Amino acid sequence: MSGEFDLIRNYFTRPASSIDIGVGDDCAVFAPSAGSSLAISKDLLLEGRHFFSDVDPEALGHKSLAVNLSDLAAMGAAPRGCLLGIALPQYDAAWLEAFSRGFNTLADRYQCPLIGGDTTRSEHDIVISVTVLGEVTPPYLARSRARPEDDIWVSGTLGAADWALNLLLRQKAGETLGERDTQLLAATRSALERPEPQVALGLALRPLAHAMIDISDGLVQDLKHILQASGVAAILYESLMPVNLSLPENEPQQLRQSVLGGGDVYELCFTAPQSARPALLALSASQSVKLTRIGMIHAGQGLRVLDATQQDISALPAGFDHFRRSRQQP
Ligand SMILES: Nc1ncnc2c1ncn2[C@@H]1O[C@H](COP(=O)(O)OP(=O)(O)OP(=O)(O)O)[C@@H](O)[C@H]1O
Ligand SMILES: Cc1ncc(C[n+]2csc(CCOP(=O)(O)O)c2C)c(N)n1
Ligand SMILES: [Mg+2]
Repeated sequence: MSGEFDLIRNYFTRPASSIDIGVGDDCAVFAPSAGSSLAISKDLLLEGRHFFSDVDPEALGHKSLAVNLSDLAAMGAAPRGCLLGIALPQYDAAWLEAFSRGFNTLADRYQCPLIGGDTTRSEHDIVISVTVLGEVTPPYLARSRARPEDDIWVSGTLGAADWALNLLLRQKAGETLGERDTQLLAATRSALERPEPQVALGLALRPLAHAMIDISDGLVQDLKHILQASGVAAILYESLMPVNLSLPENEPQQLRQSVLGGGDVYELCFTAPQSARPALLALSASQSVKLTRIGMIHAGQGLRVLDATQQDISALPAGFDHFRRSRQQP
């Protein structure tokens, strides 16, 4: 049994009691909860661009959904269901078993059942397109809602995923990593390959935060989307950054690049009024999630980042851009 429809039945058909019609019909059908609006987002993952060909397929299944759930989290939306478009060069049962396990386990954890999709054969590469559907009620945590005097916060830690990516790129280029780098890769790899979407945090921030974004392309670049959408300026302090504790301190330039410019973070960056500080600290404790105040919004335009000596960092690290040439893009 190795045809297209067996593939869908074997790996991607699961009961979903929360919807009326799921995988197997022309459309999925479900009723949004009364009073809620739909929140919808899509992210593509391409072999060679978003993941290496030899990545653990279970981790890839996890990440394909995680990066999408992260977009729902950034909108303060509750997951409701997802669609999976997948193009594969061959029917590889072991690969599909692992990929679907990673995907479905995360879907179960966030009550975000797979309700449909599309499956085709590709000539060469694996292409994955996931769409998530969520539910949200006002006030929406839109990128345009930052206000002067807001604090800027970030969840979790920064830099690990980018550090792992750099080490893997060096390995793929033929380098044999030394003992220290091998240990560093072991410590940072899960940040790159198995990011945990901050869904519960996103929901809890709805009454507290103003504007929010999830960090996929890099802190500096993604925060700039909030600044532009809100018509405001910001100042960040490098010394306040929640640097991942695995990262070495003896490579300050690389550290700055990974912390301020590194992508694949999938933590939340948000602005909130100063009056929300006590509630945010209480939330951090009750959800056991690290929340760090890293700067401030003010009137005007542009982003300044001050180093530990309070000097402006003149050349801010660039984030990820699919159509700009950079060291991150092979
Ligand atoms: N081809 C497209 N057609 C229509 N809208 C698009 C297209 N590509 C992106 N968008 C929209 O543009 C906006 C920015 O997209 P982008 O993918 O940069 O955001 P993001 O999902 O937050 O970032 P990332 O993809 O890095 O997670 C989103 O509203 C997205 O839906
Ligand atoms: C093999 C390989 N090369 C590079 C990267 C880094 N990377 C790719 S896309 C992206 C931004 C988010 O994607 P998008 O903007 O498409 O949502 C980043 C940081 C990676 N993870 N794997
Ligand atoms: Mg996107």
